[in-house]
Amino acid sequence: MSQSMHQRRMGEVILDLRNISLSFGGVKALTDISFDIREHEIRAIIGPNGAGKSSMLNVINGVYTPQKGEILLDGIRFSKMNSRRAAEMGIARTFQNLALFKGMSVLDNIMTGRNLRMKSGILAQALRLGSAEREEIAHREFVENIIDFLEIQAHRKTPVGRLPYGLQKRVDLGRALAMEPRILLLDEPMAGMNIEEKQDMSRFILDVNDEYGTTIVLIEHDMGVVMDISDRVVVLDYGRKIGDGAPDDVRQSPEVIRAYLGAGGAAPAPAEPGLAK
Ligand SMILES: Nc1ncnc2c1ncn2[C@@H]1O[C@H](COP(=O)(O)OP(=O)(O)OP(=O)(O)O)[C@@H](O)[C@H]1O
Repeated sequence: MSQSMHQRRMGEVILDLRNISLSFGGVKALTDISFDIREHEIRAIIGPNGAGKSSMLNVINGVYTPQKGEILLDGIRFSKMNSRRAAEMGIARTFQNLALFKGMSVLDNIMTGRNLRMKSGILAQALRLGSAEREEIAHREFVENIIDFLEIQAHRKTPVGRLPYGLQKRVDLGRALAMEPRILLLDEPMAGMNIEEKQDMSRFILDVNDEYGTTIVLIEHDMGVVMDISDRVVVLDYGRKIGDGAPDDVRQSPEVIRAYLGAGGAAPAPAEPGLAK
């Protein structure tokens, strides 16, 4: 799919972050940050180490409560979002350091993502009573579809701890998808991956976005990947927003280049042609 086709599908603002400030004691993690997220887009948050990216993600899904600012979801204002409410409103996330159950199978790990959607209680499920049983079957089918989609059928019964890291990250994505999120937050989905695994993960992110229409917000250090798959990019530096726009605009911004060079890292690299939408 071409970039322009993709952008035409981008919808209304669904999440609007206004003047968010967050500090931990004397440390200002975020200072007066405003940006929005549009339906169906892939929105990246980038910046040097310690810039505030993870803090921003944790504000969006209600783990941290900002001291200042507000969050509007579908135009409804929240001064604070808690994790449960965020999940109920369709915000799911994956984790930088995998939080999977290593001894449990791929299938069971992804099933844990369905918990919020299950109506019958644990007891009814354990006793496999009537509607609970039907519900369980429907959920399993849903999970099997995710397993097919992520091409991990061969590993469905394997304990997650025995899988290579790249596949574990894919299971983590599967668990988040099992929540049927409207907005999916990905915390460094490519961290620790080799090039091939990164290309696979990029494809899956683009496919989730295209096929399920899921809005995606991601933090990622690999600039080639970010520039390649994102519709719009927010750049943070020392807790402040220093850039916001299309990948090409952000890449050319002198302030962004300065922040990356100043941090001793490489400036945002050109996109890899092989991954273009
Ligand atoms: N729970 C916390 N308690 C105290 N300080 C924190 C906490 N979380 C983050 N910080 C501080 O807030 C600032 C922003 O950190 P944050 O982890 O959000 O940055 P980041 O851009 O995600 O960094 P990295 O790329 O290294 O993961 C840093 O100075 C960090 O030390």
